[in-house]
Amino acid sequence: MSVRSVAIIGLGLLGGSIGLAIGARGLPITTTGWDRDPAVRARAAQRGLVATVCDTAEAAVSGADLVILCVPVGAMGDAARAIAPGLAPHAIVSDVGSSKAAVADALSQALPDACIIPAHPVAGTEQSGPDAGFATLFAGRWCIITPPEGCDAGALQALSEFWTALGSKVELMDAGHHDLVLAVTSHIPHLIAYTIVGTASDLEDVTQGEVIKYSAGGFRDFTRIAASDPVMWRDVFLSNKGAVLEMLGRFTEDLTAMQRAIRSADGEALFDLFTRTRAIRRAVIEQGQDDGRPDFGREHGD
Ligand SMILES: NC(=O)c1ccc[n+]([C@@H]2O[C@H](COP(=O)([O-])OP(=O)(O)OC[C@H]3O[C@@H](n4cnc5c(N)ncnc54)[C@H](O)[C@@H]3O)[C@@H](O)[C@H]2O)c1
Ligand SMILES: O=C(O)C(=O)C[C@]1(C(=O)O)C=C[C@@H](O)C=C1
Repeated sequence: MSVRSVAIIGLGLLGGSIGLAIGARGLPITTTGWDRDPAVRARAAQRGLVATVCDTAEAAVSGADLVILCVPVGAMGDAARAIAPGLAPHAIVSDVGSSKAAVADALSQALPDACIIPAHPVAGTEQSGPDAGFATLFAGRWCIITPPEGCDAGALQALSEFWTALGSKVELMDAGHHDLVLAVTSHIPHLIAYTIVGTASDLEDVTQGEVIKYSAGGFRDFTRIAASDPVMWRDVFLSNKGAVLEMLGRFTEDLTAMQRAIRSADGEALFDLFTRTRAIRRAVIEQGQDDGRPDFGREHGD
């Protein structure tokens, strides 16, 4: 089976980028879309994010081979219930949510008879909404698919081929493992950025505006991440609570060790850690996961 029609539910950064990527790559796939916000639907139609913006979820998914839910993870259940009446019996239902175990549960509860294959394109920016999407978002980026046990092999193959056609590198993973890995590589970095920017802003009274005024490279990079969508990230932390708390415990221990090294003037411990982390940065760049530009993505949000 190959995907010939895609319905995109949620026409923000991720949904818009999928629609634009299909169009820009000239794939033989028709696109429909729906968003619960009428203003987003109007803007999506203006920008041509999908070929047809529908007035209802039911109309958008009618006859579609693949339905991709591109809504905040806390809204996946609602979105799945909204598409239920129009879903074709052969349709694959997937998503792009940043956490996977909780989304898999929500989708299977809402659509017990559907072929559900959750996925997570590990690609994004701090921008959100219908103006944020761009066609090259997924090029060269990982898309992690978390097939449930007993998942239809043909449907999995079709979904993998779809993401490969958008330029992604596809990896299959167990949902629980995904959530642990992403807690470390994405969720906790965001939590740290939100926290440090919040702390600095709480200190504004003490520093009388100097935090913003003298904001140097390091803090500036944190502010980009901390500008990410509040609804999306609230939902990520609530839905991936277990893995985030587990990894946060480990992080807190390591932070305490750094605190101790500074207090006891243990320069060797500091130097050793900073040398190890510098090598990790180099490996990340060599593997093409970062183009070295701290503001990557900003120019795409036109
Ligand atoms: N932003 C990123 O960097 C990024 C990267 C990878 C995955 N994700 C995941 O992708 C999903 C979407 O994120 P985004 O950045 O595109 O968000 P976004 O805010 O840009 O777009 C989400 C859209 O969903 C709509 N929506 C909300 N609830 C809905 C519902 N019940 N039914 C229909 N539409 C609804 C909103 O109106 C909005 O237009 C999230 O689950 C997020 O975790 C985000
Ligand atoms: O580059 C960014 O701004 C992102 O935050 C993208 C990012 C990430 O942490 O890497 C954010 C959430 C996702 O689910 C996937 C990608």
